[in-house]
Amino acid sequence: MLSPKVLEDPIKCTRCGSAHYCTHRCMKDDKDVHVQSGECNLLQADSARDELGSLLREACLALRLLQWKPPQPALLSNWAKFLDPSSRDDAGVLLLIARAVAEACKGAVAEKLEGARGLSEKEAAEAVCQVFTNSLEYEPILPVASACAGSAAQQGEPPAVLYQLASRFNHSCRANAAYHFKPGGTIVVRTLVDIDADQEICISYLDPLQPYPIRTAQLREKFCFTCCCERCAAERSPPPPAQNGAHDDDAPSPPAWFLSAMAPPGLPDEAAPEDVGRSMSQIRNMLSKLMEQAQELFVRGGRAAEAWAVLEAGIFKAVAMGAHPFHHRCLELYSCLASACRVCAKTGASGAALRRAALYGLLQSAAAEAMLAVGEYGALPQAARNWAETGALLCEVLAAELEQQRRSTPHGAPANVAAPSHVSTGHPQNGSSMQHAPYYRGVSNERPQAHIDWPDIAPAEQTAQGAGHKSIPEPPAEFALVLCATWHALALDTGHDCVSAQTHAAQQRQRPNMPSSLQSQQGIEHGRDEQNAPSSKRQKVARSPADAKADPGSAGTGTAEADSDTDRHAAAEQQHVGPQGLWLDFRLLGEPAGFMSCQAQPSSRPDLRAALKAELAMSGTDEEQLNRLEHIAYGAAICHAHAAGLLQVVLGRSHTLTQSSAFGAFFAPLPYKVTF
Ligand SMILES: C[S@@+](CC[C@H](N)C(=O)[O-])C[C@H]1O[C@@H](n2cnc3c(N)ncnc32)[C@H](O)[C@@H]1O
Repeated sequence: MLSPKVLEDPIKCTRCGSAHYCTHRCMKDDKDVHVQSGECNLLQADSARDELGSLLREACLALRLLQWKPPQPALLSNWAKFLDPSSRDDAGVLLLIARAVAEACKGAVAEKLEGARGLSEKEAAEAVCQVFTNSLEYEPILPVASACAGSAAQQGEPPAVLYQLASRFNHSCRANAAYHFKPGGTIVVRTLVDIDADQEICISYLDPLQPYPIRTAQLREKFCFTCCCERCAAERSPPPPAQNGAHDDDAPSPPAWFLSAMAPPGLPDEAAPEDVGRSMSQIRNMLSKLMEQAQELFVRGGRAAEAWAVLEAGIFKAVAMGAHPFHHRCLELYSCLASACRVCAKTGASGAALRRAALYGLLQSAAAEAMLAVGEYGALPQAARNWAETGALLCEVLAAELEQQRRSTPHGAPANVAAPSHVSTGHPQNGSSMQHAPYYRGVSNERPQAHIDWPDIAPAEQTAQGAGHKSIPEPPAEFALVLCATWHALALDTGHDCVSAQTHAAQQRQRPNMPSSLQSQQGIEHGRDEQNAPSSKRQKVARSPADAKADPGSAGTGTAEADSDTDRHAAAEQQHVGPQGLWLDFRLLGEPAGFMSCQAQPSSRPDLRAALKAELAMSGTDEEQLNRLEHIAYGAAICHAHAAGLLQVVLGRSHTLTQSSAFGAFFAPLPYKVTF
């Protein structure tokens, strides 16, 4: 992804107008390679543009590769495989690129450009295959202050990059190293675990959350090889039958307790494997069709609101039929849904859109977390990215809620109320997808109003998109369970029991293998450590109206009837008050006190409250609204903290994934900072 500066205001090559640079200096440094390689000519040729489209990127990279100085040991090209028309439909396309590359070189020779050299089509084809075999997409995992497009990157397309050394790392689906890009495009490769002398260091070329068949297909299609890593070897041989028979042949294996909690509701526990298989393949087909619809509606058609409605209804149905919420196709759909919801929110649909986007972000994060929980440390970079994006989405939810509160007050926001000194709002300095998230950073006494990009939220009924979403069905209870599982996973390492949960699913389908913290037959359970739990853990449990509505079976009206904190707590315990976790749209209200305890920074809670109160000064916010905001803010802070902890491992500041690396982020210098 290009930095905002490059995207918004690129400096363009004066000859071709297509190569974008961040600075004039950068353009000057690149001029020789850009021109002498023939790239500048290629980018001026309309015919090449028409013929190659987005593949111009690869053609340019091949031209640059041919200019590498000093000449490097040849990169692997896999050209015989790539150009085999009997096994690859796109072999002809590669030849087309090769021809364009050869033509561009010829043009450079004709112009007598220094360093230009003619090239046969075969040589050009080999260079093109080297690009496909060895290039990476420049997608910074970290916020970057500035990044140079470096060359002829097309706007909107992530540049492809080749490195003399880093391009030689082999792939593993259980990678023991991860890479990230620094501003300007420097690549940094870090180990994720201790590595023995002579042990091979591998990175991952793909999303490790995908199941074996999908990974295999992607590697074959994109890189032309069959992976021989240990994880693929293990997953290639048939796995032992799942305890209850309910396993999907192309899904990663989640822990047994999770599977048993998620068994398709329509199937008896002792269902025959054929029945399970049939049911699963129906679900798979259904999810595939939904993905096609997503592509059509949202990716190609840009119809975000329709995509939201169709996909959400479809995915709820699939989950109700027994689809595992972490099914890889579900994950793809969450990603699409999160984007669609975010677009709806930006274009004026209700605030529910943003909350939904955050929910889908959470589900994706939960999936990555589940992979870590079963020891797939290769999922670390993906988990870090997911949590960071989820935290950013929650910041947007919070910003939207705050703004809505302000607008709904008779006087609007009071002009003379200053934010507390440790709170400021502004953009993170980055070029990632977080660029629109309002940020709270402890850096300034000033609120940089000009930089605030509050989402423009209008009441649902005022907008076309919103109108279509008046009756979004309640998500299935399994979703809430997944989120509770997420929080559980987050707290696993802490030595404190996490606040536990009660959901309809947990209530209705108790499974013997479920961990006690998720069984929660008695509603809120406090763990073995209760005596020592911090007092915040005994604070009142607030219930949202949505909670009360959605969970009428749970006795009483929760906090409304309790007089004091102690009474409320006792009442909550007795009355099986609903699920804990993050309060988003539906029955996910919670008291993240368990997480607070592991951050060991008790003062930040009152700080957060005070900060929110100051933000909302005089806006007539009642205690319950404040609770709601606080929970969202907490969610964002926890997600950011978690992401920052994971990133510490990815970035090599911490060696292994421990409690302190996962949660110590509140203390450590962060690559970005969220302080409430
Ligand atoms: C970027 S190159 C890696 C460096 C390459 N091995 C070399 O010697 O230059 C990627 C190519 O290495 C091979 N490769 C990498 N990881 C592999 C794996 N896990 N299993 C099989 N082949 C792999 C494939 O041919 C792939 O297209």
